[in-house]
Amino acid sequence: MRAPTDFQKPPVPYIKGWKFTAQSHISPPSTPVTRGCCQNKAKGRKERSTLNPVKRCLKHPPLLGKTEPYTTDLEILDLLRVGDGCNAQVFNVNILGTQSLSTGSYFQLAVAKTYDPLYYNKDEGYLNPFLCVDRNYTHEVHAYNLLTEFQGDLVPKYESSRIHRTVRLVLIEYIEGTTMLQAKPGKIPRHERQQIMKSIIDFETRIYKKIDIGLMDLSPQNVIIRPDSLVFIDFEHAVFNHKPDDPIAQKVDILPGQYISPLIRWKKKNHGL
Ligand SMILES: Nc1ncnc2c1ncn2[C@@H]1O[C@H](COP(=O)(O)OP(=O)(O)OP(=O)(O)O)[C@@H](O)[C@H]1O
Repeated sequence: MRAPTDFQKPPVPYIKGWKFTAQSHISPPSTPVTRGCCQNKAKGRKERSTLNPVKRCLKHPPLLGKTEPYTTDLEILDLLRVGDGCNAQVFNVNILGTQSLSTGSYFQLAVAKTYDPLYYNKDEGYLNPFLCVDRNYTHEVHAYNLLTEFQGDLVPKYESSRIHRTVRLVLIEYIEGTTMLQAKPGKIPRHERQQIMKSIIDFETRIYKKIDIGLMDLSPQNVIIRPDSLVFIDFEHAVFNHKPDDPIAQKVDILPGQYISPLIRWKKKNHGL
C-alpha cells in the first residue's frame, strides 16, 4: 500500500488567463445531512492509498442533476482562493459569451466557485472528498435559490449553476470589500463594530425564521464588509428546514425544528465571530 502523498496529481488548472466553457446545470436536491455523512469509511481510506486520485475522480462522478445545452465561455481573471487542499477553487471570471435561452441579465464579471474533488483533501482523508463536494455544491445552490429576495443586497446575486467537464461550479456576483477576517477591528469605531454584530445576528435570525436556513458556517471569512453594508457568502454548509436530517442530531439542542429567540441561541453558541 502506498501513502496517498505518493500519487502525483496534475497541477491545479485554475490559473489566470485560462479560458473554458461551462454548461448550464440543474443541481439535484440538497443532500441529507446526517451524522458522519461526509466521512471516509474504511473502503474510502483504502482506496485513497491504492488508487491514483484522477482515477478515483473518474470512479466517483458527482451527483447527476440535469445538464442543459446552454454554454458560457469564461476566462479566469484573478484567483481568490485556489490550490491543492482548498475546499473549493474560487476565482474571478470574465463572462466572454453565453449561448442561453434565458432572458435573465448576466453580469460581465463573476465569482466562480468550483467544487473540484481532485484538489479537495481536507483533514487528510478523514472526509470523503466526493461526498463533501456533492454536499457543498447542492447546499450552496439550494441556499441561493431560497435566498432570492436577499440577492444583490445581503447576499451576492446568483447567476447560475454550471458544469465544466465533470466538475460543478456556481457563478455569483463579485462583491468588492474586505472580509471581516481581514478587517482590523482596532480601526473600526466601537459603535460600528456593534452595528456589524447586530446586522449579522439580524440576518442569521431572519433567514432562520423566515426561510428555514440554518447557517452552520457563519464566520468572519464569510462576511464581506462594504462601506455601508455587509454581504454574506458561502452557504455550502447551510442546513434546511430548521434541522439536520439525522434523527440523533435532531435530539441535540442546536436545531430543534422550531423558532428560538436569537438572545437564547447566540448566548450559548460559538459562531466563531
Ligand atoms: N462573491 C464574492 N465576492 C468577493 N469575494 C468572494 C466572493 N465569494 C468568495 N470570495 C472570496 O473567496 C474566499 C473563499 O470563498 P468561499 O468562502 O465561498 O469558499 P470556501 O471554499 O467555502 O471557503 P472556506 O474554506 O473558508 O469555507 C472568501 O473568503 C472571499 O475572500
